[in-house]
Amino acid sequence: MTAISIRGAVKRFGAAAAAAVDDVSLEIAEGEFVALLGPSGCGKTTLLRLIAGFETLSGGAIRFGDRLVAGEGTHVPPEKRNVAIVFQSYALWPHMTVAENVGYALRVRGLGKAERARKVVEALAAVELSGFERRRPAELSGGQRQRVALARCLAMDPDVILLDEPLANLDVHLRASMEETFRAFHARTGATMVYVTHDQAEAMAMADRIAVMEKGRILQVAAPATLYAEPANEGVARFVGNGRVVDCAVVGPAGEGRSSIRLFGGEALVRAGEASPASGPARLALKPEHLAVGEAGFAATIRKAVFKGAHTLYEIEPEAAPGVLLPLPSDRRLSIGESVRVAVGDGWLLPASAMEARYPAAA
Ligand SMILES: Nc1ncnc2c1ncn2[C@@H]1O[C@H](COP(=O)(O)OP(=O)(O)OP(=O)(O)O)[C@@H](O)[C@H]1O
Repeated sequence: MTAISIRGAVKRFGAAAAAAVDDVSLEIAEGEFVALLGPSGCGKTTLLRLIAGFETLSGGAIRFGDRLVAGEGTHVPPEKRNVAIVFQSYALWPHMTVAENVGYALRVRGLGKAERARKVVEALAAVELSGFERRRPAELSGGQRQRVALARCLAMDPDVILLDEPLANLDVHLRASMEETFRAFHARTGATMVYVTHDQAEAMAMADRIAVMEKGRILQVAAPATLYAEPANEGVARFVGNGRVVDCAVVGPAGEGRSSIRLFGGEALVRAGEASPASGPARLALKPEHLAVGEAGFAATIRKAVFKGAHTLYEIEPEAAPGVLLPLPSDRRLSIGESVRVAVGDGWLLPASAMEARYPAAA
């Protein structure tokens, strides 16, 4: 177990104009499970590879505990960092049994037979694969193979475990059960884990904290519930939970962390933080479940309907804001083109800094 400190990390590939990792700072506590979340190309794999030591830093520094592993003229090679890495392709040896796969690196390390056997048994127990020692990879399901890969990394007693989209190749049902396996694995080992994914449900289900990345930068680092309920900026508000961001006007504080606002010609009470604007123009982050079709509220037209089973996900266009489309789940049957009233039950006023980003001060 070890803490990871990333300070001002920069990675440029060749003469590319934009840095793949652009001034990233992140403190990961000992035993913490942090997910790096973001769209394809945002730099999460590059950041993971910098932590592992497969890439050299162009700027900044990375420390494991007090030990400088990268930057400031130092580059500790991957094999000297005591990190284990789990990829989406499990890379098991097909001709070896499960036990041999898990024990292989221990043999290379020169561990004696008895100790090797003990570690293999322990690691397989941790991923609930006791009894599978003599099978070969071809005789396992995808999820079982991924668990062997996990056991293989666990057997190495790594300080840090890095996971790069380890569930990307598995089907939906298997992914859910593997999320459970990862959580149990983390609880059991207490290892510091960094998990790269573009799947927010996966990140939400497992991580202690999530770092949302965009264009090589970290937009926000927070616990999943905070990220969902109180996004710090427009990027996170949109990326997480199918959110939308709209213009509104703050009328004033309404007590208990709420503010009264005017939105699409109607009024609503929404959540506000210390950094949210206290009055005047503001940006409001809405999640689909914050809107409901009712008797009162702003006027809108149903533009689209997608049947989702338990409910239908509608797309509505406020009459006061043509061109703005908002998702709204409902179990009512509504027709395209129908006029409805939409009540705003909740929402989050983005910090005033999000306004500055949108309307930069004139130079
Ligand atoms: N070896 C490389 N040489 C040049 N450019 C690279 C290299 N590796 C990554 N990049 C570029 O750096 C940026 C970040 O890539 P990275 O793989 O870190 O993104 P990602 O968020 O992990 O994406 P994905 O989810 O698609 O894997 C991209 O623009 C990518 O093209």
